[in-house]
Amino acid sequence: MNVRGHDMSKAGANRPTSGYVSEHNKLSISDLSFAYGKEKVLDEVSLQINRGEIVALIGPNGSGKTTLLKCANRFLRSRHGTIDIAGDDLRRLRQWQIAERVSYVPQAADIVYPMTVFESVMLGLRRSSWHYSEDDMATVANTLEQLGLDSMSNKLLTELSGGQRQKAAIARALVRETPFLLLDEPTNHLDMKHKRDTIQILRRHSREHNQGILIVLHEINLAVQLADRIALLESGQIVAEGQPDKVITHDNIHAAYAVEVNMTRHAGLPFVIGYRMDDEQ
Ligand SMILES: Nc1ncnc2c1ncn2[C@@H]1O[C@H](COP(=O)(O)OP(=O)(O)OP(=O)(O)O)[C@@H](O)[C@H]1O
Repeated sequence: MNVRGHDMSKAGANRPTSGYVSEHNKLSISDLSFAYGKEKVLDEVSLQINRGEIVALIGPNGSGKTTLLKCANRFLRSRHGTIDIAGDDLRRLRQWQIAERVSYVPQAADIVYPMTVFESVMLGLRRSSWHYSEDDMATVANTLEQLGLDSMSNKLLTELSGGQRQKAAIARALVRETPFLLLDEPTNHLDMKHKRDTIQILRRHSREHNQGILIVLHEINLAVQLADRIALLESGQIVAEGQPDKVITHDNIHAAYAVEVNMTRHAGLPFVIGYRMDDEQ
């Protein structure tokens, strides 16, 4: 599959998806369980994200995807299981140390402040003073351009559409250049072109900055095109995990989502081409 000269079939071909990876180059979730009160939402989840690799997390509504991302960022604290980031137990790290290692783009960037797009992305740079170098300004301008936001850099966040706001949140996370990036449905407000552009930017960013990305997606085909590995979460458990071919099968989708789908293959990858309706033979 060719997307503007980028051969998606080779996606991840030169990425480290197996073999030895140093502790310092991975975010490792082991036997993680989490409950909201008595409602158990994550049940002994184990998942590893290596630097330079993109892992898509898919699964039905309410299966625990957002909760998993929030635990990986210590927004939520789990007492069962461990999360190691770049070789250190998350529980031993202070919040600023976590922020140096992980960026998080939440599902809905509903809380917006009356600052310009440019200013909001500058904040992502996390400088200790208000002094920004020319390189800083160029990084922000370049990231905004890549995301097609350059023409609105002086607009207030409050004046943006849902999709534009979503892209501003992605830009803010990208300029931080942390080793790991957690994204919760970052493309759900984006049109087709901006989805395509965003996945290309994420791929490039992951490769150029050796960044490990864990991304929650509802669109299975987008996950197939973007990710080196896919993890399928169902009722708080990872029921399938691996390269798209291994995870995106008719049976796995039927078991997790309770829908029959039609599938095809393109450029060596599995794609869902539609749902089977109840009255279809
Ligand atoms: N703050 C909360 N308090 C209590 N229960 C919660 C809270 N947040 C989420 N839940 C419950 O935890 C379960 C998992 O929610 P979560 O948001 O992690 O799922 P998800 O897979 O991200 O869902 P979606 O695809 O709909 O975004 C759901 O049953 C939800 O109702």
